[in-house]
Amino acid sequence: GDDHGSADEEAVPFHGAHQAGIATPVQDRLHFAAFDVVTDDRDRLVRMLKEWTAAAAAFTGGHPYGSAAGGLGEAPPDDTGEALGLPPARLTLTIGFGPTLFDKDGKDRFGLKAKRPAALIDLPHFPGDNLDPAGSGGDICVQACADDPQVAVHAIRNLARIGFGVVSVRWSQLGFGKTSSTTPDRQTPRNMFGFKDGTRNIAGTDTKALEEHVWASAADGPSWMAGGSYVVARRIRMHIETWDRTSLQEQQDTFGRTKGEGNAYGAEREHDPVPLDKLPADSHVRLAHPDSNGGVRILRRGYSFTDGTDGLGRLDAGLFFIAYQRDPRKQFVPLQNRLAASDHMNEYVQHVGSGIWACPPGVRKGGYWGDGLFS
Ligand SMILES: C=CC1=C(C)c2cc3[nH]c(cc4nc(cc5[nH]c(cc1n2)c(C)c5CCC(=O)O)C(CCC(=O)O)=C4C)c(C)c3C=C
Ligand SMILES: [Fe+2]
Repeated sequence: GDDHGSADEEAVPFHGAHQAGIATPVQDRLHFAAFDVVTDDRDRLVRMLKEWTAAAAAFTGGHPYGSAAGGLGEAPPDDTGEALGLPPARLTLTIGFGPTLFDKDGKDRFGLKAKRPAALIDLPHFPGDNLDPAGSGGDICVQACADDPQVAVHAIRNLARIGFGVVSVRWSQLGFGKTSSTTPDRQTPRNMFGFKDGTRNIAGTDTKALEEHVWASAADGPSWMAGGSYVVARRIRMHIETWDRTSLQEQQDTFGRTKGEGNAYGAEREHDPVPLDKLPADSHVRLAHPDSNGGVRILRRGYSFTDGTDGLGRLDAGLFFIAYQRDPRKQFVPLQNRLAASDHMNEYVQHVGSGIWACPPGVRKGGYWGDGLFS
């Protein structure tokens, strides 16, 4: 095939200093899963994480975990098989540990309480939140991203299967049409409002910005998180029927950018600097811009979703917002406080799911997911 086609089928290295799936160019599809740990047995949890790591290395390399079609006729195959023959599709699997793994209603199930990072806070309630507890939280998250949905779904399904008796899926979210570019050289994708999304995101190649805003450092503490990052996910329902009856002027005023080119008000082209004073005071871009927030930036990696209809004749659609950062206390929380208080866009959106997890650094060869935490 051509260069583009083969690039989309490549394998993304699993091992490294940082987990893949954060600074990695955003793939087309998402399957994000939040798990609850259903045992109090620390050794069983560690054994599962070792198995998960081996499976994740196999899946991201385009291989099944164990045998998918051979083996004993009397037993189910090791691997469920639906990814057999498919290319790796740039699959990345990124793990995170939630607050409840360290402390669940005051209970320290796994002896990890003293290792909980201060930055792994319980997120506060934000004005306008309408969170469904069953679609929020989770002891462990796994973000699967790939250019083929079957590859991402296969990975989550098989991790859940391997984890039987140790973890169960609390909730999961499929996503399509990546809504944030981390590759500024490519065309910026559009969200369900029809606007370019990711114009001023942190580029995955911008090592300086990644060090400053995304990767936790050794000095930040705890040491097991050095080179890791914190992810906040929000399921944000978008009231697209209301939006679709809204005038172009009102739509553009909501963001402070035009719909076609995506230029900020007062600027010519999409990537021109944003003259903040030319944007409406309550516009999303003006409120979210680093100059309105003491220089705060986040790495956005969200996806659109449409999960059928809501029984009231409306599409259950929106943005599954995913943001990586070095410290949510200094980044997501103040940003979201400002947006929740004043964003014009609040007329059209509602946050219905939420989670926060500490994503450890990358796995070294011979290591396993979370080895720094459990050692
Ligand atoms: C708490 C952080 C943010 C939430 C939640 C959020 C939700 C959200 N955003 C859009 C659409 C757009 N966002 C854009 C820019 C933008 N958004 C945030 C933060 C949150 N967004 C930031 C930090 C920025 C960048 C600001 C800047 O530096 O200029 C844009 C403009 C294009 C772009 O730069 O990406 C759009 C469009 C939706 C639809 C949404 C929830 C449903
Ligand atoms: Fe935004």
